[in-house]
Amino acid sequence: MSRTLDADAIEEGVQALAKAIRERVGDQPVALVGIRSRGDEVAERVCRVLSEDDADLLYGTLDISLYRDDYEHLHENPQLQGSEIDFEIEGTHIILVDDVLFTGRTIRAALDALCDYGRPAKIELAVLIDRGHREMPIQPDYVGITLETDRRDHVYVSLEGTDGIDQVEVKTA
Ligand SMILES: O=P(O)(O)OC[C@H]1O[C@H](OP(=O)(O)OP(=O)(O)O)[C@H](O)[C@@H]1O
Ligand SMILES: O=c1cc[nH]c(=O)[nH]1
Repeated sequence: MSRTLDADAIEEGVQALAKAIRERVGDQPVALVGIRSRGDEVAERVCRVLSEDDADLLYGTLDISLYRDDYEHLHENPQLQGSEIDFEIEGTHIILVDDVLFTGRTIRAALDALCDYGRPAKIELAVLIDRGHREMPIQPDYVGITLETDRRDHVYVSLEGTDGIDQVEVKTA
């Protein structure tokens, strides 16, 4: 069995993220750092919405492959895309962005990867989808869509720029 969310639901999620960030951050400078893959595309979309208000924004991408705690994943997905952080991390307010938050292990790795660049003033977390079932004490500051799922379900996110289509499929085990 599976259920799907369409492009309109994804767009609503992106708009909800941008609205929540705008409300909390105001006109303070902030850097959105998207986790590859797909977190970068979500961050890009949120940046596009926020830049309509002339927000003081920086954008970067983070490849956390070498910081993961499951090395089998690297064998299955050996392509390293690399990180692109072309601004000073030291003292910067960073919002990490990912497509799905599940166990929290990706974010644990992202925090390690990011802190290798320096000491940010603050790091917050924005996710397009929170599907629950954390295995680490990590919670999002900004959520686009909250999905009730079973621990054994799989949430497949496809995004136009990465996969050619905007769609979320929740496959039950
Ligand atoms: O909270 P977690 O349990 O870490 O799960 C969330 C992560 O899982 C997915 O990435 P995945 O590991 O499938 O790699 P991908 O980015 O290469 O698709 C997704 O993009 C999140 O980054
Ligand atoms: O269901 C899941 C689990 C990990 N990562 C995803 O993107 N979906």
